[in-house]
Formats: sequence, structure tokens, C-alpha cells
Amino acid sequence: MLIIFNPTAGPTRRRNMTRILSVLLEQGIQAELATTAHAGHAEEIAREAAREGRRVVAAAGGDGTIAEVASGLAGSGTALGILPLGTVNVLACELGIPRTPERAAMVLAQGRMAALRPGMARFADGRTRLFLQMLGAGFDAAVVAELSLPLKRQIGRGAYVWQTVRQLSAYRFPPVTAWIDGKAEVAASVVVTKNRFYAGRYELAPEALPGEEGFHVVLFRRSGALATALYGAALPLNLLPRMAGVEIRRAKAVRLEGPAALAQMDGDPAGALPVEIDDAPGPLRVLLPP
Ligand SMILES: Nc1ncnc2c1ncn2[C@@H]1O[C@H](COP(=O)(O)OP(=O)(O)OP(=O)(O)O)[C@@H](O)[C@H]1O
Repeated sequence: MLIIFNPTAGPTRRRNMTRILSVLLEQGIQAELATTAHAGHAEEIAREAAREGRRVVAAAGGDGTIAEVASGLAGSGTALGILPLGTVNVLACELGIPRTPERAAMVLAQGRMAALRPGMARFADGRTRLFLQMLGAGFDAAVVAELSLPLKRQIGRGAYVWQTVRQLSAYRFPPVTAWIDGKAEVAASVVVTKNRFYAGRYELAPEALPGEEGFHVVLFRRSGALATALYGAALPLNLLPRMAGVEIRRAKAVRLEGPAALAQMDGDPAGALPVEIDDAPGPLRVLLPP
């Protein structure tokens, strides 16, 4: 087993990594550790490990690092292990992976194999990237794009709340057009998701199931600061899917367009629209709790 570790969040994350390695040793697993040196490195290391035929490559970090490792493993038989050491860890919430380091390590030691179906995004400049959770276009992408990393390191998920409040007055709400299996819908923001949850254990698409093909497309029809603030307030109350102006569609393929809109994937900035979204060609094996 190889573990790809993003060490940038500081000493607590390193301590958690040490705890994970000692649990694995107790379980008789001698894992090799590879530390990332820059953004994109996790994907490169994972791709090489898959080429070497590793059985399991685990990602230790936040959702962004996990998405990079998944991209590197795409199309191979190597399974993804998930060690959630990030700020929010939405994928771990979604898949029921414990967030205490020791218990997450036990999933690597004793978990069962399952298959996820990642989404694949194709951008106009030719870039192709996988996502395990969602691609957001519009307001949430603007929040992620402007998020201060030092502030996130200092106050954790509060940094997202702070940046959301700032964007409420700064964001201009350019319309986003979503072509959902060929039919156009216009909204202020759109989230194309595999996930039931969003930003934590908060419901966004209540009927989404891990491993399913296709997407749930969440359309936020209302634009402007007031409507967006209400959507934000409804999220932690698990009321967002039932809010006026929120509509959810099923889709096999989606194209998002919008002259001034950005995209985020699995919580990290992903670039500008337009983007074409499909299922990745094959499933991704993943270790889940027994
Ligand atoms: N050594 C590194 N130096 C700089 N950036 C890195 C490094 N390793 C990974 N990254 C980048 O940092 C991004 C964010 O990292 P990651 O998702 O692990 O955690 P986070 O920002 O701490 O947590 P969260 O995503 O939960 O808020 C990743 O998408 C990755 O591209």
C-alpha cells in the first residue's frame, strides 16, 4: 500500500499521519509514504503507482488531494483508500468513512471494495479532470476561488463562511446555462453532483447514491445577495433542497456555459466555463467501511 500525503496543513495533520501509520503497523500493514511537494503532485504519484500495479493507493489530505489521487488512478485496477485529514472532508461524510485517524486507518486494513463512478469534466482549453463529488458553477466557485488559504488554516471551515459573506456583496451573478441531456436551463448557480451532501453533512441532493451513474443537477434559479444568503442559511438546517427556486434534475451528461462564470470541483478552483460533464469511462475501486 502506498499513502500519498499532503503535509501542507501543518503539525496536527502530520501527527494524525503518524497515528495512522502506527495503526496500520499494528494491523501488519507496512505502508509506504509519499509526500506531495506541489499542487498536482498527488496525481502524478498516483498515476505512477497505478502503472507499477499497486493494489491500494490511499490519499491522506483534504477533498482536493483525494480528487487528485483518484484522477491518477483512473482507468487502472488500483483501489483508492481515503484518509480524511482535510478541513471539511465532505467525501468522507458521503461514504461513511470515519474522520478519526485511527478509525479511518482501520478502514484501509479491514474495509470492503466498492466501485464509485467519478464524473469527468472537459474544459474548452482541452484539460480533462475527474471529480468524485461535484462540479459547481457560479456563486460557490467564486467563493472557492477567492478563499484565503492562510485564513482556512487558521479558522478552518469558518473561512468558507467569511468568504461567502464577502462574496454576497461582491458577486455579480452572471447567468449560467446548463444543457441537461441537451435541454437548456438558465440559473444563477448550478451544482452538478454525485453527492447527497455538500459542504459537510448537509443535504443537497437527497436522492443521490454513491456509485451511481449520472448526476443530480441542482439549479439555483434565484440570483442576488438575499436569495443566496437564504440558500446559505437553509444549508445547515438541511432545508436547501426544498427552498423556493431550487430545482433538482437527473442527467447523464451536462454542459455548463456562462460568459463570466467560474467552476469549482470537489471544493477546489477548476477554471472557467464552458465545461462538458460526463461519467468517467470506467469505475474507480475504493475501500469503504466493512
Ligand atoms: N505540497 C503541496 N503544496 C501545495 N499544494 C498542494 C500540495 N499538496 C497538495 N496540494 C494542493 O492543495 C489542494 C488542497 O489540499 P487538500 O485538499 O489536501 O486540503 P485542504 O485544503 O487542507 O483541505 P480541504 O480541501 O478539506 O479544505 C489540493 O487540491 C492540491 O492540489
